[in-house]
Amino acid sequence: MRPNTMNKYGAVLDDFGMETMLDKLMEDFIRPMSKVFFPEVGGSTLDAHHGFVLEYGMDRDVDLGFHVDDSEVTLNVCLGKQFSGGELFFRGVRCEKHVNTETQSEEVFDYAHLPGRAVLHRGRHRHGARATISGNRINLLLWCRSSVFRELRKYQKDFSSYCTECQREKKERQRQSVAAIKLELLKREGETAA
Ligand SMILES: O=C(O)CCC(=O)C(=O)O
Ligand SMILES: [Fe+2]
Repeated sequence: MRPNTMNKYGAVLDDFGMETMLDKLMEDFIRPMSKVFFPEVGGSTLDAHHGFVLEYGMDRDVDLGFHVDDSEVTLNVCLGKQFSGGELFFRGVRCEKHVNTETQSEEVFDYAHLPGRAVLHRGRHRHGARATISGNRINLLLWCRSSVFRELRKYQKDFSSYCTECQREKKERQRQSVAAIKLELLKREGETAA
């Protein structure tokens, strides 16, 4: 089975009897951290996962296109070995409706993964991986999900707690209504003075 819909080279770890170990990793390590850092995307209620390894290189998958994960929180561990290239690029957190909207300059974040290091990010944080230029890059991914968050999301209309485009739109609406109130007050003042 392919590890995800985007990569060809890799393996699903749950198929190799690692499900219990990964459950423990999520419960003892990822959930407590996500509770603190990502409470707005169900970080404290993570209860399912999809774990896999990926392998990049000239004779493997070369790069990975811009995407969001089917997860609330993703753990990405660089297992090595020796490689150049393969940097991760992040471009802002988005809800489903805004997933294809423009990136703001402050959202540009590039990260060069090092063997033995791990990155924990929201699944809705748009990202991709640049081409691995030489060697082989091997990564462990754990997509962590929250069934409570997914159920609540069906009834939610405002995603400004995590989507930066929703936040921008909300601020713009507030700015416009303040401007409209100011104009109205100025008009009234003018009428009273006349
Ligand atoms: O290649 C990487 O490090 C990123 C992998 C990734 O984003 C994913 O599998 O969802
Ligand atoms: Fe991803």
